[in-house]
Amino acid sequence: MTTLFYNIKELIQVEETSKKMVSGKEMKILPTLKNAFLVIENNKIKDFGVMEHCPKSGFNTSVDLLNKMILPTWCDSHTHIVYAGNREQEFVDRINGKTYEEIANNGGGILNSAKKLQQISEEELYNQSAKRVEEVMSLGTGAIEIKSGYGLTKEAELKMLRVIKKLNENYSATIKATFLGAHAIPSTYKNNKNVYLDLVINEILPEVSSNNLAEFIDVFCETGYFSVADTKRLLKAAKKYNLKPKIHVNQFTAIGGVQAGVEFKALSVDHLEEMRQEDIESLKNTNTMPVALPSCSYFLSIPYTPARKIIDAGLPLALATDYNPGSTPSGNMNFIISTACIKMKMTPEEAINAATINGAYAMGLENELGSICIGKKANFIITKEIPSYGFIPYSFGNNQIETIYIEGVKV
Ligand SMILES: N=CN[C@@H](CCC(=O)O)C(=O)O
Ligand SMILES: [Zn+2]
Repeated sequence: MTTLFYNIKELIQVEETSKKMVSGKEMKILPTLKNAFLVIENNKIKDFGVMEHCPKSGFNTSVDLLNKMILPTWCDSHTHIVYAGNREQEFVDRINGKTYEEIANNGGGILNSAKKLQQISEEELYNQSAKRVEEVMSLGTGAIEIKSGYGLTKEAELKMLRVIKKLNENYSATIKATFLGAHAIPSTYKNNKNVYLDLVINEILPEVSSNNLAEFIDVFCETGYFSVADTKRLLKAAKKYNLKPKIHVNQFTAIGGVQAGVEFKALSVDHLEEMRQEDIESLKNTNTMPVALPSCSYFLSIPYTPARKIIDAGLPLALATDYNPGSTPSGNMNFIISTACIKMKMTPEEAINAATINGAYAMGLENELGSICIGKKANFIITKEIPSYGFIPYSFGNNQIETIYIEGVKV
């Protein structure tokens, strides 16, 4: 099945040959073609170009896109969307003055979600999570990373990862799984953190690996959670199983997590709300992608990741949602790019690069997704009639998406 899309007002994020990522000043460049065409064959991009070179035949159907634009679907490289129930009460508690930390210290937070998840059946967990996958796909997300980490027992962590695997099998969006057993210290191990880490490393990790349930390893490297030494111990163990690190660092405190990530060749270091100059320096000349999660900053009223400092230092930056029940109960990548522009002073070009090609890199998907490139998956967004692509972040909170194609099929 071959489909031609023609009269595209602007075809955004085009590439002749697929690049790994964009960094520094390059992030201000968003390659586009005005008055363009795009041909897809089955689930792949077959051809694109300007209208003067538009093929006259060789396709089964054609779609006129007058005044509408096409851009790649969003690549959301950091989420926790497999979870049970919600934490709406904690939201109200925070409105009434409690802090995220106080709530967590009183058995709320991640432990609250773990309790709910341990009690729910695998089927029900799948059903709740599938709704969220459908929701984010309808908002233009075509690839998504999902973490475990609300199980915190062997049984419940494996349950989460099986649900992620099943979601990947049943949905056309590309889904990548990350094992985040070291997300919080369960209350039964409150004074025995090392015993819990032993369990994660010696009991759960081998099962995750032998059942092929995750490609990445994550840890919440943070004061009160897992130290830099714990992080290194876990990443060292995970290396034996070929799980690549993508880690939570510098959300509330800068304790050296970025350096630990770099040392273990992490694919990404995520959050980065608290960044020291030495943290920025340590990311230079590495293959580790810094990832910012602006809707977490918005929801928790914590600082935004210093995107300008990171990009102006010549580094790349990816944007992701962090969709989870505690710190970001939203998976809307359109809101993410608006917030990045408004609050982090990223230009629309930088934000779109960060949410497409750099997000793809942060999931190891840069050869398959993240741009309009021949041979890549036919995952793209058709906009409504809009004056320019900058209108997408500008018109924050409004929906500028008309149609979404994932693997060549209308969602
Ligand atoms: N910071 C660690 N984990 C999640 C939040 C977890 C939660 O509150 O449930 C995050 O990325 O923000
Ligand atoms: Zn997270």
